[in-house]
Amino acid sequence: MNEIMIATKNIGKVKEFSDLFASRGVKVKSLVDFPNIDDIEETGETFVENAKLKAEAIATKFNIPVIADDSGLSIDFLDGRPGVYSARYAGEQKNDRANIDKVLAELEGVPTEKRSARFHCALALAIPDKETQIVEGTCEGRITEDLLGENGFGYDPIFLVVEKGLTMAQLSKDEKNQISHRAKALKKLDKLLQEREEFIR
Ligand SMILES: O=P(O)(O)OP(=O)(O)OP(=O)(O)OC[C@H]1O[C@@H](n2cnc3c(O)ncnc32)[C@H](O)[C@@H]1O
Ligand SMILES: [Mg+2]
Repeated sequence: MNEIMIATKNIGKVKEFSDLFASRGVKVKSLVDFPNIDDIEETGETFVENAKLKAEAIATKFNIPVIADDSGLSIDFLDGRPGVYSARYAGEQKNDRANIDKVLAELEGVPTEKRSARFHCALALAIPDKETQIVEGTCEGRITEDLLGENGFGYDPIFLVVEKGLTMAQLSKDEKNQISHRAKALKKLDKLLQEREEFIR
């Protein structure tokens, strides 16, 4: 594989995948270059289901291998919300800042020890005429009371990586790419691809 299509229009994800795949010598393409393709409806109840349906829809459309990422934030105090609704938590317009404000409002007054949360990432690799492969990664943390940091995207400014004492948005991209849910899932995909040489072209 020297080029892979990521079935997303999320620029934050595209940047991370470009960096993660650069070290593997693989060039990343994405749906950012195909603005006319409508968003695939995320009708699944899990990250895995949504990753699978996004990857398979785009692999079929382009007839090439495709990776899709379905990811999000699960907060224990909110019974796992926003979960699969992370992108649209504060409404259909997918506004990161509005999503963060909603989470912070829901956690107002909740003490530190009850603010535990984790990022999830499900990756699906769909190759035309082959069985779709799925891997997952998680990253544990805690929701802060205020936004901190400018890097990353989405909920990164309110996600404290406890062992570093910094939010995900205060980490450099290389630091995030060593510990993130996405990086962990991609490492598992690497392993799976090595075990199944048939997938490597
Ligand atoms: O479906 P695609 O087109 O890939 O793009 P999307 O933005 O809609 O992506 P998801 O449906 O997977 O929703 C994931 C949301 O979870 C959040 N998220 C995922 N990974 C994250 C990360 O590494 N850091 C911060 N927030 C993240 C972010 O708000 C995303 O919009
Ligand atoms: Mg989405």
